[in-house]
Amino acid sequence: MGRKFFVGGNWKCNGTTEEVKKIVATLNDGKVPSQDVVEVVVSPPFVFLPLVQSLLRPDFHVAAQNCWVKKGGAFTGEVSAEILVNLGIPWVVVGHSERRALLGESNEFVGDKVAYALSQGLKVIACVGETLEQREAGSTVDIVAAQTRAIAERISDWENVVIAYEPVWAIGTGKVATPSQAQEVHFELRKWLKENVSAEVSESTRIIYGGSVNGANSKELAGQLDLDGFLVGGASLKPEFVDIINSATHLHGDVLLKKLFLLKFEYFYINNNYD
Ligand SMILES: O=C(CO)COP(=O)(O)O
Repeated sequence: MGRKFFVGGNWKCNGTTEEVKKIVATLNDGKVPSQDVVEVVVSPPFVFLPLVQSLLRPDFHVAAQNCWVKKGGAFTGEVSAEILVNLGIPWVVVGHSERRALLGESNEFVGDKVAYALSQGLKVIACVGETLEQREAGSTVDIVAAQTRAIAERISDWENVVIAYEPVWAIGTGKVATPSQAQEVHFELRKWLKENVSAEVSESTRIIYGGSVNGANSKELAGQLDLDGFLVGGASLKPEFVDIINSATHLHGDVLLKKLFLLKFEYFYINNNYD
């Protein structure tokens, strides 16, 4: 079973009504592959969700950027999963590094939030990623594994989860991870899922990359075997988001070529051994 390419646009805390309308109009005019090939989700600030939802083309969907960790009630300033479901919002981003760093969201808190959002029927984009210090200390894999473990300990069904690997040092810095840096962590995350959850979840869960993705670097990144899409910040507010969505088709050609090459290699290997 293939993992459908996924492109998310995280608009963060940006936009006016006029700007939002303009971005949506650009997306609506964009020529992109069908939703059988690529799943596109945009995530405006809460207050713009209904507007975006009403204007956005039907093959693209919306995500909230956060939700409350448990059932709603007396939590001033929060938006609960129930409210999002009531509004027909299908997706929510959980555990973004900006919230982890600026609002002190711990691995456990993020894990609880993922579990609660799923229990209410939301689909979740769960973010993980290391800081520069952690990378330089050689603990990247341990950090993303601990962040993933806090989720894995709290959920049993991964069908509605997309993992976004977003190295903190690459977010908003223009310093994109190289394709091999990204592939290495995506591979390790998939391996972790295989060893700690199941082979099936490892095979079927989409792991997308975020951090300074743009129209110029998305094609090469999309060609990495364990990279199933993107979570885009700054460039998702610009027309080049359409180019990023279109890198989904590049992936197919690239992976196909790799597979053909491997088949050819096996063929010659076997023939040489049996000749
Ligand atoms: O944080 C991000 C997406 O969630 C990435 O942001 P940038 O694409 O602006 O680096």
